[in-house]
Amino acid sequence: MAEPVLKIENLVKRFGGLTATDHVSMDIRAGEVHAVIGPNGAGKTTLIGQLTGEIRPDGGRVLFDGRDITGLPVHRRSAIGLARSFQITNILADFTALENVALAVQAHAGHSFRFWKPAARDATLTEPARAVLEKVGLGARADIPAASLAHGEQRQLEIAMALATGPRVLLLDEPMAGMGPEDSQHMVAILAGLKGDVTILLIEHDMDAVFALADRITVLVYGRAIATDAPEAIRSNPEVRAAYLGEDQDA
Ligand SMILES: Nc1ncnc2c1ncn2[C@@H]1O[C@H](COP(=O)(O)OP(=O)(O)OP(=O)(O)O)[C@@H](O)[C@H]1O
Repeated sequence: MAEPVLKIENLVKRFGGLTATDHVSMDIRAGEVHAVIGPNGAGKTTLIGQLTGEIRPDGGRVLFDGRDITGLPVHRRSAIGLARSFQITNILADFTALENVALAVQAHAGHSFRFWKPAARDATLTEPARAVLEKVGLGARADIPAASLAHGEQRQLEIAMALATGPRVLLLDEPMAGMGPEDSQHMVAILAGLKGDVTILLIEHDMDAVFALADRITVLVYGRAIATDAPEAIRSNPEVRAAYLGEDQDA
């Protein structure tokens, strides 16, 4: 069995009297799409926040490639290859899709001396940026200002900006949120196309998307990981069905 690229050990996060992450342990294997599902308030966003470094755990550890990164700040995690998908709010509306991705490449490279040269004309930035836009299906939209992209395309651009940093692990917090069925299916196809290139930890309410993409699924309920297994096994797990899947999935 391959070594996990990301290992979560006994993670605990409390908000006052509420234990939002309750001794969660998970192994994310290199190359897999690992989904985390659970009802509203189960602690999915809190968990991802502890992986990106935005939320500091009260206990437990996060290991990336065997290295303890529990205390590492956000930017250092992204520098070592753990990237969170950008949110639409990070997109610069007046800049083209290509410029946005080129700036993400530049920010990751961290060479401030490049600032004198516009990112959009620097081939060392635009070439990788174009390649990433192709990967997410935005190759033909590279020169369109971000503000003029459709909502679904802006979500594709978020993924492109995260991929621009060349991550080994991509953390995706509800990439299908607010999408209609057509855009969701398109996003599933894009994420399926990334399989093998990058390890993906996916938090998503859209169960069709989760079951189409995930190699393994962890189910969180009240902060606890009650099961981690292959999709078929999760679907038929009685505890999971009782806690979650059997219920009306309104989200
Ligand atoms: N900063 C905070 N302060 C206090 N309580 C919080 C805070 N952040 C989250 N919580 C609580 O922790 C629990 C887990 O919340 P979290 O947002 O992680 O769940 P979730 O599974 O992502 O939910 P959803 O599916 O609705 O996004 C909830 O009860 C929430 O109210």
